[in-house]
Amino acid sequence: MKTIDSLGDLRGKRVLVRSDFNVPLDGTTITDDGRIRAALPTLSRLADAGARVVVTAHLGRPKGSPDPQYSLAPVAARLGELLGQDVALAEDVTGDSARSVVDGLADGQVALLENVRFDARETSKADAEREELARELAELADAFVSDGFGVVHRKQASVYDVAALLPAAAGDLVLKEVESLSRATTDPERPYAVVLGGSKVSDKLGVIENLLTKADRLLIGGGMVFTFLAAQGHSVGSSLLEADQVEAVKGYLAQAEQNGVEIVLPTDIVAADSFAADAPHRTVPADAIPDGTMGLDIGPESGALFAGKLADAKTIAWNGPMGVFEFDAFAAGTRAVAQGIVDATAAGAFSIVGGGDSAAAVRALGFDEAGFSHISTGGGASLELLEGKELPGLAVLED
Ligand SMILES: Nc1ncnc2c1ncn2[C@@H]1O[C@H](COP(=O)(O)OP(=O)(O)O)[C@@H](O)[C@H]1O
Ligand SMILES: O=C(OP(=O)(O)O)[C@H](O)COP(=O)(O)O
Repeated sequence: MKTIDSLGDLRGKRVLVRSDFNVPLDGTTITDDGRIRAALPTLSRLADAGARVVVTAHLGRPKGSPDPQYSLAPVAARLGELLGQDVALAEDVTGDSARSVVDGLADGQVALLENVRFDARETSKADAEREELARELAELADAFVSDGFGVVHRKQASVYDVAALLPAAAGDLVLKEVESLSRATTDPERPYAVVLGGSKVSDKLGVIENLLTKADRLLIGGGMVFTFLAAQGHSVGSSLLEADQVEAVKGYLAQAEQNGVEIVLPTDIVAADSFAADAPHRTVPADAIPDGTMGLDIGPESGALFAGKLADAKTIAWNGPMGVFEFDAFAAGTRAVAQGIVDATAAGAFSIVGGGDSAAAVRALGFDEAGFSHISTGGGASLELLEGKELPGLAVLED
């Protein structure tokens, strides 16, 4: 991939950087700033080189128009603290405010454009719409650096289309991620175990088909579980369920058996009366989730089962918390899996934890990051790399 060095002397040049600042928020408080910290090497390097740095990023999944709860204002403030300079936030993506903020930049200064997903063209399926936004973004800059690893699997205007319009390069985070993950993509040491959880179920069920040709064991937890339990004919109460994926999951289960891949499902579930930190809850067998309750964590028996399935693994990839770890009552499954991975890593396994929330969970639960071989800022992106897909946001940066 092209590197920042290939862009030549950047003093006085406007450099558009795509970062992934999709951080967890509690109101306007950032609860984990890992993704902002991960962006600092590239941003500092560009600023130190005298570039005028214009950062574009998304936060959450707003519906294609401005929505204050998804404003990047908290990110601009935190980024400013970490960089040791004020970071101006444009009020729009490519409008008057963006142009005036960019025009006001001095060499070495960093500014942030408002949430790029406030513009519906960013995520449009229509090439012409995305390209139009990409042209507007490109007008704000002389070069483009792609450094939002967590979003390089998205064919979106600020990730994919803009790279064709400006001299473009991969940032240091993207290079580091691809290099670290390559150890699991090229000839992983076996047994190779993949742990999947989280809440982006429809996005991530799709990776399973390819993983069934790569991994030896698939451990399923988090919001993923219920589509599997439904595929086995069990009722899942009001748990997260992708009803239209149940047939596909039946196919995965059959394929796994054919390929000799072990799919490990939880045997017990912590079922709650509602989605709340203090919701009444109890541990139930996974095949007997009572109507009117929702599974918010894997149970203790499953935590031990999963840790056991990780103990002898030599390569481990984990994306997606095992439960709603943000609430103490539903964090035990995620803790058990994290501990299992730390123990396996100490015994010689190569381990990758990927995803904004998974990485945040590891830190929030007090684990030392050094206990894992690589903590990736991308969940979906790292999974798609591991399944062997070509990622649009990386393909456009190829030399
Ligand atoms: N059983 C569950 N029901 C609902 N949400 C869940 C469940 N298990 C995990 N989650 C949620 O999944 C979210 C993270 O999912 P995801 O975005 O897919 O992970 P990552 O950001 O690590 O890629 C967390 O906020 C967590 O609360
Ligand atoms: O949080 C992200 O991905 P992840 O949850 O898979 O780690 C990225 O910012 C991508 O966000 P998106 O899945 O809304 O495109």
